[in-house]
This record gives sequence, C-alpha cells and structure tokens, in this order.
Amino acid sequence: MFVTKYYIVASVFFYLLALLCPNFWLSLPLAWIALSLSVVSIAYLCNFPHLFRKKPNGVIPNGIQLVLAPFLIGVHYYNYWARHHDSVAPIQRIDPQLYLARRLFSKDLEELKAQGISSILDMTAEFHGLESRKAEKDFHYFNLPVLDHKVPSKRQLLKALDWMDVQLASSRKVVVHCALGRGRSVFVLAAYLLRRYPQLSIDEVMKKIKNIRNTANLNKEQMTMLQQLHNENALVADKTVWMIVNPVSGGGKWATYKDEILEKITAKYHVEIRETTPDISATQLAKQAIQANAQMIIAGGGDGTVTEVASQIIHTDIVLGILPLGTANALCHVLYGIENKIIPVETACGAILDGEITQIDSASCNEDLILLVAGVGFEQQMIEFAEREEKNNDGQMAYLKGLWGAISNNNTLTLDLTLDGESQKNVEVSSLVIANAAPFTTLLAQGGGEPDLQDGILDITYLPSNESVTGRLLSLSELALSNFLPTAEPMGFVHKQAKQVMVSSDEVFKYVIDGELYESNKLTINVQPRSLNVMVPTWFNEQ
Ligand SMILES: Nc1ncnc2c1ncn2[C@@H]1O[C@H](COP(=O)(O)OP(=O)(O)OP(=O)(O)O)[C@@H](O)[C@H]1O
Repeated sequence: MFVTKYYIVASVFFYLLALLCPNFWLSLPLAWIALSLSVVSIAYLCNFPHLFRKKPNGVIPNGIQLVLAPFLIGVHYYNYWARHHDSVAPIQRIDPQLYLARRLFSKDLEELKAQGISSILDMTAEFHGLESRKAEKDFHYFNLPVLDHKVPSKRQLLKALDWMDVQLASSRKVVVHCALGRGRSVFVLAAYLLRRYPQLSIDEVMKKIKNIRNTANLNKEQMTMLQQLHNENALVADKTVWMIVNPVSGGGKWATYKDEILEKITAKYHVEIRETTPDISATQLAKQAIQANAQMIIAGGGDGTVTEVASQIIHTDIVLGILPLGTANALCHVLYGIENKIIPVETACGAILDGEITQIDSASCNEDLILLVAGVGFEQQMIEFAEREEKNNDGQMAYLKGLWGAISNNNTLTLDLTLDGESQKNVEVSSLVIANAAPFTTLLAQGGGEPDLQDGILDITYLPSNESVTGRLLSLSELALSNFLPTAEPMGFVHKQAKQVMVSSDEVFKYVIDGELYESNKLTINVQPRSLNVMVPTWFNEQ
C-alpha cells in the first residue's frame, strides 16, 4: 500500500543519510527520524494502531511521543497545512444526530456546544483525542484507534457502532472525527448509516455524505471492507431490544448504573432506551415497543414498572428482561436468587445476556396484571405508607416501617371470599394476600411456603383479625417460621390454594397489586399459567 511503502522508503533513506553523514551529532537526529519512521512502517505493515498506546481518555503517553516525535511532528505539520487548505467546514452535520469533523481543538468546543453535540468518536491513533481537560469533563468520548488510510477490525468497528447506538438512544448528538474528516471518520459514519438505514446502498450512503462533505473519500481497502460487511449483513445489530426504565425507581438507581448497564447490554443488542415520566407510563412505552417489533423488552425499575411492561406482553412471544432498579424488586429475588441481593446489576445483565427464556405464571385481577401479589389489609397499608418519598429516604426500611404501622393500627376488614367458585365465606381479616410469586421476604404471602410461580395455582394467605398487637405479631412470626418449621395446624393464619379467587365487600376497599395502589369493592383474580416469557439465569430451568 502507498503509505506503507512511502514510510519504508523514507525510513531507509534516513538510515542511509545517518550512516553516510560524516558528523556524528548530525547523524543522531537523522537516525532518530529513521527509527520513528521504521517503527511506524512496521505498525502499518501489521495494521497495529496500538503502537501509539493511546489511552481511553485520548492521551498518548510521553514516552511514545518522545520516541515517535519526528513522525508525530511531521504529521502534525502536514495536517496543519492540509487544514488551512481545506475547502469544507471543520464540523458538518450529515444526519440529524450525526456530524463529521476533522481533528477537534479547544477552539471547536464552543461550536460543538452550540450544535448540541455531546459525544465524540475519535478515529485517530496518532493524535491526542481531547485537546483540553474541559472536553474530558463535558463530553462522552470514545476512541477507536485506526492508522491513517487503514481500517479497524470488524470487532472494533462493531464496538464503535454499538457505542454510537447508545449515544443516539440517549438522545445525544455524535461527532465522528479523524485527522481531516475525509477517510477513517467517513468510513465509520458510512458503516453507521448503513446500520441505521439498512434500506440504503453503499453508493447512496456515500452520496449522502459527499453531498455535504465533498472531501469525503474512501480508499480501496476501506471500500472493500464496507462492501464485505454490508453484504454479510454484519453491520446490523443482533436484535432490537427496548429498554423501558423508570428513572425515579429506587431513589434514582438508573442514573448510578446506566453506563455500566448500557456497556454490557449494547455489547450484544441494539438497544432503544425510553424513560418513563410522570405523564408517560411504562405501559404506554411498552405499547410503542410492540409496535416497533421489539423481540425483547427490558424493564428497569421496581416491581410496579416491571408489571406494567409485562401487562402488555403476556400471551405473546416477546421476552421480558428485568433490571432490578427499584426499592425491593421481589420478582427478581424469586427469578435471580440470592445473588440479586448482592450484585443485582451484574446478575440481571448476566440473565439477560447469557440466560435462558422461561415461562412463568401471571394472574389477572379485574383488568390488571399480577406478577407477584395482590393484597389487602397489612400489605396495602404497608405499601401506602412507603410512598415515593419514604422509599427515597429509607429504602427498604420504608416497607418495614409501613408494616409496623399497619400492625399497630389493626384496621380489620370484613370480606366475602370465594375460591374456585365454591361457596362464599365471610372472613374478618387483618391481612389477605393472593400470591402468584413471592420471595420469602414477602412474609404475608408465605402461608404455604414460597409460592411456585410455575405451578398454575395461586396461594392465598390471610390473617384472621386479632384484638391484640401481640397476637398479630405472633401470627406474623408463625408465618415467618412456616417456611422452616411447618406445623400441621397453623393457629395464626390460614393458607389455601386456588386457580380463581373472588373477594368482595359492601364497601369500597383499598388493595395493592405488585406495589401499586388501587380501590374497588370486588376483585376477581384468575391465574394465567405460563403466560409470560422471561429471561432467567440458566440454573433456574435446572431446579
Ligand atoms: N419519571 C417519573 N417520575 C415520577 N414517577 C414516576 C416516573 N416514572 C414512573 N413513575 C411512577 O413510579 C411508580 C412505579 O415505581 P416502581 O415500582 O418502578 O419503583 P419503586 O417504587 O422505586 O420500586 P419498588 O416497587 O421495588 O418499591 C409508578 O407509580 C409510576 O407512575
């Protein structure tokens, strides 16, 4: 290739000059130039851009700069000259969120900000990435080091495209730059446009770029690789996955874990991210995802958000992935096991990326979906106490405080209970929980031990009303111990199983489904066996 030959010839020339030079002190700089050119030639021969050892923050170490100084000074001045004779603007918008540029300097930062650009993809190996410390603070930066006139490996290219996916999905504008914004950056931008608009041909994409930046030009090697990847359909991300996230769940856990999660998930999937707002619910966003043909929807938030998303995809082939970003996330506790408590994000990403699909039961309660439990009495009072602010301040302690408040108050409810259509029973209860799934920590649902979320049956646990606080506490203790020391005849609670449960009262009563509050005077609850596809760790299907 032309550049490689040029560097080899130039290095041989300088070695000869150094050898033939009669003055030792003059031969030294000549040998230095020859050395740096020969090292760069080898890097070109092996396509090894890591020679420059550019760090993820775009900095080239001083030692490398010293050894390669003759080469770096040469390209610096060549670029300086070429920039001053450039016929196009330094930064140009190619697509609504995508820009092409030559190397960026401190003086460009104001324009980047004015254009609303917050992400920089740097394709150079030989120049510092961010020319100012300010840029490091204010911009999302990614370096894909590529030698001038060369191409990256397929793996590296796809990594850069995935990074761009994340930026765009997060509504950020991205500028892709190389030294002059003619070759390497054009190559990556063209690859990205082919991913984003698969209906376009390479010619159409190049035309779109050249219409705006007429200096854009791909050499034969770059064009061949683009053609090959396009023909193999390799530029398109694996699967479209929607991620619906409640940014206020768990006191704002999304903000803390966002980068870590996206880095993991985008390594495998093309992700469309949507955040809920007080006006746009997870239910609405899940409907959009279905319309957009999503094959998997990852729900990030607490159980409320997960249930909203699940309500839209039960009885479909769409798979649910769950990111436990809420306060309690009882469903993840059941699906991911104890690891969910220790390393929740890693465990969830592991299940989503390397796990298996399983089908779990759900239940309908009037018009709404239950994944975990529907409850009245203690469960409802506990959730009502643990409103957003309490959860933000106290985390899971808010639920414990709520439970203690409910136990002390003893608001008894008189309900008619019908199981599987059999004769109605009038019960006076402090707590009634109908469970599809519940980890052992959901104490009020443990009448029959941990409910099985794949058995097609609902577990009903109620605590008959008890006049004294001590009595109510004893009932709870008996429930807590029932998992470990089952007794033939529990005294403080009643446990039943059924496929259909009807609860009614003369008055309107409050109830909760998976942590969300509702009101009615009649509930009809039906189990829906194996109605939801969920990603789980592989051990889940083996147990
Ligand atoms: N952007 C938002 N701002 C305020 N509230 C929101 C927003 N998005 C969703 N919500 C509300 O958040 C509630 C669901 O919260 P979710 O269950 O996901 O989290 P959590 O309450 O922190 O967790 P957990 O259920 O584990 O306690 C719903 O009532 C929904 O209306």
